[in-house]
Amino acid sequence: MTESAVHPALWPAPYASGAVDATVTVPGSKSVTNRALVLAALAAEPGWLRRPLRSRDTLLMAEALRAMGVGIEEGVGPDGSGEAWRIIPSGLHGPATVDVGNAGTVMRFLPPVAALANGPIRFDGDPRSYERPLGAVITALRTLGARIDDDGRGALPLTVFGGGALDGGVVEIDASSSSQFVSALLLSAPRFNLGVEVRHTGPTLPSLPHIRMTVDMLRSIGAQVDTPESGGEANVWRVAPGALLGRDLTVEPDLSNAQPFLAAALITGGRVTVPNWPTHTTQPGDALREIFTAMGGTYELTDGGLTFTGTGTVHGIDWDLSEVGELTPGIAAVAALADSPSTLRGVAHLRLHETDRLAALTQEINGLGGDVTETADGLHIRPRALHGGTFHTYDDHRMATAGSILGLVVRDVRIENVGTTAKTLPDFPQMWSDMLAGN
Ligand SMILES: O=C(O)C1=C[C@@H](OP(=O)(O)O)[C@@H](O)[C@H](O)C1
Ligand SMILES: C=C(OP(=O)(O)O)C(=O)O
Repeated sequence: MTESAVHPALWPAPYASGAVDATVTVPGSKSVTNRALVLAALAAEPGWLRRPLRSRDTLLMAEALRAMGVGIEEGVGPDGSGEAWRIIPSGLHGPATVDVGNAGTVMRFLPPVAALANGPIRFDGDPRSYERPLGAVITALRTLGARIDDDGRGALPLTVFGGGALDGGVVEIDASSSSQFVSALLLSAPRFNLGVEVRHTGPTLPSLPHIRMTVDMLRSIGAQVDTPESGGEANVWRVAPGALLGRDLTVEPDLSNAQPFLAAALITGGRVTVPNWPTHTTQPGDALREIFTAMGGTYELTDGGLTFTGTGTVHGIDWDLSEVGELTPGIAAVAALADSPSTLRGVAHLRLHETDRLAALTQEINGLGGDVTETADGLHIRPRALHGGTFHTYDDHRMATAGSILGLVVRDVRIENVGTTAKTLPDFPQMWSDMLAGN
């Protein structure tokens, strides 16, 4: 009997018998969808969100906002095209319970929203959510006037006793373990009485494009934001108090979720087109054009989308991934198949993601015969011939997609709990099969 028959949660990763050639329509961005939901919930008037991502993380965000009184209704959008959510803000209130799952965006972005609500809002989530850092947000919110009960560990579970308003003001925060701390405080700040001045005091700051995404989205609905990039002080962001407009926003495809499909083109010497690739974006996944080109592919960005073409030969890279940390698992998988070693740097904070991603990638790639070592802030990957085996995923969607990339060119790779991809890409197994079928 095969191991996958004994253990139904083992998914035989499809093997590519040749070069892939497919067009893959990628669903909406998790990061844009969850920011848009929060901002629309805080706005002074109803708004529309078109082509929202519907995945575990975004449905948890929508459910949490509904629990606090926000209307989120299914609709077809004002021009009659595309699926959409109509978001109707209302007086935020408790009592309510928020299940954050293991969504960093939900566990970090919503406590400030809860502080603006009237009544107690209880936050709980998956076991891993208890281990992910939140203390800096809790302390900052207390400094800004919020009342929060937690167990003193600086993590979930906790209860925010919303007072219906928050003073706001100046706050120092060490966001070296997650950019989401800064984004969390900025997103709700237009509704704080004094707005906010966030001063990051830590040694490093990961995922800067995600902070730019927060700032851009705030500005696009009428908030006034000063940033280091707009001539302000380094590591200081200011948001003025003010009303937010209701908007009609179409969500871009999730470029980080496009990664496994582009990787498939790169490692099989094939070609994959992702329609609707934005020409301007704050999504970190846009950096894949440069990174995967350095690893041996070529791309063309046209009105039809991004077409990525590989030769089947992959080169190692030495790269600082601090701005684009969420791309690390997929890059590590590709690097394990390269013709030279790779060093991936600047991503120590990945130890605090869905799982300890540096440990998990090391363990699982080595489990297939690879030679990966952890460094203080990343991975060193020396490619070796790999063999089949079980690729454990630790409830991490990006581990599941990383293992699937390897399974394209290594026979008999079995992915444990591929369903964990539902966090941000529920249709992944079907999309992967469709890609191989050339659809
Ligand atoms: O704000 C966001 O939407 C995100 C910020 C990043 O978090 P970290 O700064 O914690 O890496 C990123 O890894 C995560 O997937 C999404
Ligand atoms: C780090 C990630 O997610 P989260 O939003 O839960 O932090 C991720 O999607 O890679």
